[in-house]
Amino acid sequence: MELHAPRTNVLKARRDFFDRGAEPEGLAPDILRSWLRCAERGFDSHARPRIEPVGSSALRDLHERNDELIRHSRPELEALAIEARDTASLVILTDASGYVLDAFGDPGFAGKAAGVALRPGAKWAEASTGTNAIGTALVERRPIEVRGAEHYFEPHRILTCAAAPIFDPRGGLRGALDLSGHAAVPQTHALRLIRMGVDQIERRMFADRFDEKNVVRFHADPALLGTPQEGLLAFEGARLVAANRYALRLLELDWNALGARSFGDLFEGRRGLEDGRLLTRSGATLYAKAPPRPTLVPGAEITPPAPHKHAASPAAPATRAHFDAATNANLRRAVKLVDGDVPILIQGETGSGKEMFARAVHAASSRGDKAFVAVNCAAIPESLIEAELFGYEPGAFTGARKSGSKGLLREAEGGILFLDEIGDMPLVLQARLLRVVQDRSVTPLGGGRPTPLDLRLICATHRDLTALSASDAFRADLYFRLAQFTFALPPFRALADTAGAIEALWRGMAHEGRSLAPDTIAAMSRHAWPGNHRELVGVMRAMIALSEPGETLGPELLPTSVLGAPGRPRNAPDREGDLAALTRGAMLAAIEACGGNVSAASKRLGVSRSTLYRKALGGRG
Ligand SMILES: Nc1ncnc2c1ncn2[C@@H]1O[C@H](COP(=O)(O)OP(=O)(O)OP(=O)(O)O)[C@@H](O)[C@H]1O
Repeated sequence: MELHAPRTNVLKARRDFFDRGAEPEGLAPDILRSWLRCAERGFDSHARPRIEPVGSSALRDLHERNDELIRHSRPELEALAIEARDTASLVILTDASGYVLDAFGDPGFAGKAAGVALRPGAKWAEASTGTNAIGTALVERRPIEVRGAEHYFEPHRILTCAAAPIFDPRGGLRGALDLSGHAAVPQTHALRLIRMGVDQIERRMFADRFDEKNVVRFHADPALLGTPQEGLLAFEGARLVAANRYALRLLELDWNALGARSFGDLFEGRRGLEDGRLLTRSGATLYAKAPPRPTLVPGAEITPPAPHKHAASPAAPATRAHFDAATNANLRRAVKLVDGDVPILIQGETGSGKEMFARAVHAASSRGDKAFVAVNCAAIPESLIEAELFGYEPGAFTGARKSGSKGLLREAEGGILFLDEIGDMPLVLQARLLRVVQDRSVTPLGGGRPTPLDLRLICATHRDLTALSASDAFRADLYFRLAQFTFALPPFRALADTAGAIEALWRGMAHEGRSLAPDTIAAMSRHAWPGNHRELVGVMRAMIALSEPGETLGPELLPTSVLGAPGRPRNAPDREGDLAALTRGAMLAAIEACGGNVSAASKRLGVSRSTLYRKALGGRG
């Protein structure tokens, strides 16, 4: 949960921000980000925004469209209405665009609140109503409290509000629950009550959508099984299709995992289900409640290759994999080869989707319900690769874990090992890997008996391995072992129909009704995308973060590097601009990774907060 530090002097922060154009010190980062977005929209903080509730027939439509949400929220609205009456406040349910669907509570406050249009049919999106708990929680996709003068518009200073977004089990944003009261009345537990309410609503949606026999319930603390804090996962066959936020947190996953992971990727066998324990692939023990009938997970048929079904991360909207026709045909061949135990090599520029391709092969292969272990050979320090890959016996070397380590090769037992950046594998280890591939067994460091291995191998590289092996930087014998069949993924700019690919990628993202204007698509398809799909998806995510659900996104939202100098030919990238876009992408990613905490992100990146505001969020710091 985002717990705000004690509020600093917000009035001083307002003076700094609105009168002096300076970065206000100590303001909660989510409030500051929201003020920056509002300022970017040209909002005048002294204005009274016009909030006209929709008419009764439009409100009826809204109710019909959000019937499932309203139904599941009813018990919470009723319970919180009692709390609201006692604390002179209102409990409010909105849809994902910020339209108030229902409001209950203190009639006295309701009268005043009506003066600021906190009533059914009014829209409290940040894009129209400035910083406010409902709209800002929907944009930030996390719980938030907005007190008094933290509201962007002066007339809203009479309010103190706490709101949390509501996600369905597929990661789709469905609405927000909010408790709003008078700023003069302390609302000490509002955010906690709201979060508890949202837990219950999300739990009810989960129970309603998924048959209990396909659901795994778990927690690290057995006492929390059966409570709203337990992790919930639902599987279709072996494929993970739904989760709650607690499950994602316990397994250190995000919504991208839906559709992309199988039971076997997450847990060891099905052993745990019998004795009430689950062993995660990272070695943690969780306490689980087995589904009533064992129809669930491993061994079930997996159909290719629809990962990321309704994926939408609170922090970062996810993408569904999209391959052009030629790559799709290659995907089908790759599945056959891997199933036939023929190692394949995937080549392609950085960001062209080599890992996405490998994961799709895994999901569609006969090992789709077994582990997919991805190892980035370039990311592991050279001194550690050997131990990481091959494992070690207890006490094999100084600093080794007492219990020894199984090693990543054995982690992939029964499944698929994906060796990314294989061109960066040090020569000495190439010899060991060759032995493993030939002997189909692995001997851990520090002795021990060789253990037979049953795994399929997919390797990838952005380097020219043929040239490397010709220059002796890569062992030719290993090259021929690994690259029995090579697939070259095209760079994005070389696709036959870039506009079509852009539209397909966009359709695969959780964009909540946003659309790309034709000019935007045209500008995007003119760009050379040196970072390939990764860069493109990064730009799309930034555009989603900077806009509101339902908006049509014009080219002005594109980074200047993508808009490019007029007449710049395709395939002739503006390196400086591209670098700026990549920098901004990396900054946004760091902010996401730090849960939206700009200070933490600036520490992690080693740049000042003001640089981060300016470059990543378009602020004026
Ligand atoms: N075919 C695709 N469909 C949808 N998104 C894609 C696709 N390929 C890549 N992406 C996006 O780009 C990101 C990077 O993809 P991936 O890691 O597969 O690239 P890579 O070629 O392995 O990169 P590197 O060489 O840097 O490891 C993904 O997380 C995804 O967001």
